[in-house]
Amino acid sequence: MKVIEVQHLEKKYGRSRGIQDLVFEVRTGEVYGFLGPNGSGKTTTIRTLLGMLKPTSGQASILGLDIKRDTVKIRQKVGYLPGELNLYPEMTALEVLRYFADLRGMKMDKEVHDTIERLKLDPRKKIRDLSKGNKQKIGIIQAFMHHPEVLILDEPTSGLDPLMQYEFDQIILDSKKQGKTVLLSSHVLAEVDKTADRVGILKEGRLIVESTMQELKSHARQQIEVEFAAVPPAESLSNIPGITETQLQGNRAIFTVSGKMDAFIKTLSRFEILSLRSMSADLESLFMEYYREDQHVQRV
Ligand SMILES: Nc1ncnc2c1ncn2[C@@H]1O[C@H](COP(=O)(O)OP(=O)(O)OP(=O)(O)O)[C@@H](O)[C@H]1O
Repeated sequence: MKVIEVQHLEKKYGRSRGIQDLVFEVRTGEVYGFLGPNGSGKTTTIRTLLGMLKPTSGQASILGLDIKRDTVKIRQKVGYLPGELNLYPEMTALEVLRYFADLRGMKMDKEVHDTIERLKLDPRKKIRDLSKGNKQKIGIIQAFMHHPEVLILDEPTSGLDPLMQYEFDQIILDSKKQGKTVLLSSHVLAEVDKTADRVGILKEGRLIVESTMQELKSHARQQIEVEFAAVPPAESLSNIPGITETQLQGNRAIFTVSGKMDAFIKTLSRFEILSLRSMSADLESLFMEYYREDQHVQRV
């Protein structure tokens, strides 16, 4: 089922573009990575979906509710983390969270306290004494607080350290297990790498690529270091489909693989191999290529 459905959505700020002809959907239980560089239109899309901005044209719905008509119901059902969170500086973290709970007519339950602990937030500290990352944790906790079916999170991990990014990923993966649907925006692919099922890449207000994470990774360049038992003849390692570069030094070689591994593995199987080490896929450079190139929507 389509939980978020966006049809030809457009938002103009006067004459300047915000988003143009945006079409995508997020299905039940899916984590959708909404990616794009600064100014590409992620926040505009999210704010339009939540009824904070009026679309210039097009339509969208969340859980079958119309974004223009049913804003109040949508806000009740969605957990939202804004890109910029304005909190009262003199309140403590706990007071702010209680305030969010009050707004929703609920008490802070055990799960909220567990998340406070999980994210290592000191609830007694005043907002004005909290770092950007710690303030961000409050935003994350309040978004999940009322156990929404749908989460729309605008740059949720900005300011979080790697340990907290890991905890955040676990929270998202737990939500996915519970069948929740998540739209997660980021300008860094690595931030959605562990959690997203699919990604959409925005550039200058338009969706230029939509892909499953798996498919995207299969396009990313990967480096594989191989140690052969004997020096292999260079010509037998040239022109292997999928290999874009080979650096051979003695009995060691570093292959840059792009796309399918099949031909490469079959070629290697003709040799005696002492060791093989795979270096992580260079997703970020793939992402940069998409940003740089002028492309029309690709759905892979
Ligand atoms: N209030 C506004 N008035 C005029 N133009 C705006 C306004 N808000 C955004 N824009 C423009 O709309 C485009 C999309 O901006 P948006 O903030 O949605 O991008 P973003 O992908 O969320 O970027 P960031 O990662 O920097 O938050 C940009 O060109 C921006 O300058």
